[in-house]
Amino acid sequence: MSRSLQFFTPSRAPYFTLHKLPSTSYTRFPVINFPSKKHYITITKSLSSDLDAASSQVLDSGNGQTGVSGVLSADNVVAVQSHAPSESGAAAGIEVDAVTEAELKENGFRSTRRTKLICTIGPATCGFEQLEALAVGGMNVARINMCHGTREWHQMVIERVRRLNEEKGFAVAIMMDTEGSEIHMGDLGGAASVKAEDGEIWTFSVRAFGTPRPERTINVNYDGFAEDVKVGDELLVDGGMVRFEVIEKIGPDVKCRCTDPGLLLPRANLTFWRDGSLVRERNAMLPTISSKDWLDIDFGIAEGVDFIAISFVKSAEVIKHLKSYIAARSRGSDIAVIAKIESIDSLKNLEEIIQASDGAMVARGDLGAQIPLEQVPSAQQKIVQLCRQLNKPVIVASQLLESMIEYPTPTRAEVADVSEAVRQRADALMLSGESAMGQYPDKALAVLRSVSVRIEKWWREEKRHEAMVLPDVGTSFADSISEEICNSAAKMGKNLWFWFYNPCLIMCLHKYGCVNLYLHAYIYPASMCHLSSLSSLWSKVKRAFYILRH
Ligand SMILES: Nc1ncnc2c1ncn2[C@@H]1O[C@H](COP(=O)(O)OP(=O)(O)O)[C@@H](O)[C@H]1O
Ligand SMILES: C=C(OP(=O)(O)O)C(=O)O
Ligand SMILES: [K+]
Ligand SMILES: [Mg+2]
Repeated sequence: MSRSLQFFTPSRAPYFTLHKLPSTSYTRFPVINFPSKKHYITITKSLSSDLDAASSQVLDSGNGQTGVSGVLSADNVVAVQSHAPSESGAAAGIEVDAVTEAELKENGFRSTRRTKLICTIGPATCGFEQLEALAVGGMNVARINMCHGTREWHQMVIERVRRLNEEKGFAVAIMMDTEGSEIHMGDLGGAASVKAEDGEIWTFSVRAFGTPRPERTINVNYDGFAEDVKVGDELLVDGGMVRFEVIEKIGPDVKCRCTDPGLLLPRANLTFWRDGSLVRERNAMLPTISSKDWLDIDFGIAEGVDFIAISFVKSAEVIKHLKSYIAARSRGSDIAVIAKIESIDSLKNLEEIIQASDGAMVARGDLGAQIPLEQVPSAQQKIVQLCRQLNKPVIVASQLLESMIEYPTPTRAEVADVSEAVRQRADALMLSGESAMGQYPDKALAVLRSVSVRIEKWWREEKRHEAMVLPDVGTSFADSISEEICNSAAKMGKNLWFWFYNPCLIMCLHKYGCVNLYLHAYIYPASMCHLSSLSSLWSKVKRAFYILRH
């Protein structure tokens, strides 16, 4: 099963991301000790890849003549190449141990970009060629949002992604995102969008309207809607993209006046506010996983998706319940459960929710509709930090490049937002409308990729990463010793050459049983095992850990 977000657990070896990169030019590094003479690893520099001069080398494969010849999967995917030493290479290079193909395979090593990229698949990207273009562009995870489309449609997308992986050697994971018990509008009778003008009177109703849908009517999916709203309430569509004021209630119908005009999109999210506060009332009593969600989850399990993201999580219980449900339904399955943090309730129970989950998503779209917008950045920072401390992958989602739904270039503010998420060391960034129904999905992905690579490099070179405050995890004396060593090793890696040595240290520690949660959380839960090779440091450190362990 493909998996692209990184999960480091003591029992599971690191697993890294695959993707396809056209190669263009080479830099050579001399390599020692493999098998018995000097070898060189060729580092491929690629134009449209995560590579730039130092930050993102990928080992290129298969000159087919000497030494290691393995191509790991598809033709122009990365692999290992070994050469006889050359004068110039030996003079200019850094000494590292050669990496075997088997080691690379074990780590699924492809790219050094540590920030993983998730694309929501929609009408703009569901074709096989479109999916392939995204995979080439660096998509690590394809997300299907069960809020939209039919199960048959989603199944078709899954089948295409799988085919892409099998036939072309990618390893794009699949994330299924549940609809959840949110209040949202109906699907506008097939229209892509409808404009609501200032001052217009619209009817929101739990009644299902026939086709053609009467003008200025909106179906609402929540039965208690008309009872819960009051005259004077504000009705926000998509967190405020369009705003209405409730002026009258007539049975199941709620008449509203448009106060902020804008485009209504099918199935857009609805929230209502009273005296400046979000009204939750009976909606808050709805189950996190609706009966439709359970059917979708059965579908996801049957399809063997890699991740199930749960919308509007309120507590850890629902996550635990789902995890045992998945375990009972699919023995040996490693479907990971991602908690979407997008409600006030989820913020209240943040730590226990994250602890119970395999990862979290900062779902800023709905979060921004539930808490004041100016509080979203600090909430994001807190969630990302907590996830790192608890060693859980974290995704930052929604509106990263919103303007690119319509325009081929992002705003400077969007680039700054993406940079900040990378700087916070979020494990993954997610595109929503930009890739699902935007006009420039490939360009949006390219922006995420280039900004991620650039910011990662910048922070690495400047050694700007602040030390993380982590809880003690060792319970026994032996664990505490490991923990102290891990700490020191991590510190050493940071002080010496963060970018290169840390991954080597992780591998040493991992191999010799000294890896614990602490170290993983300290360094890179998101995977950045550079070169996958074992540096000359390896032999020294390995001896230390060998002694310690035996
Ligand atoms: N499977 C799909 N079929 C049709 N449209 C989709 C699909 N997935 C996403 N979209 C479109 O892309 C937009 C952005 O996707 P997303 O952020 O996942 O959903 P939402 O806007 O409901 O939170 C949606 O509002 C919808 O217009
Ligand atoms: C990612 C989110 O969830 P969805 O797109 O499913 O509403 C969000 O609300 O930001
Ligand atoms: K959803
Ligand atoms: Mg949401």
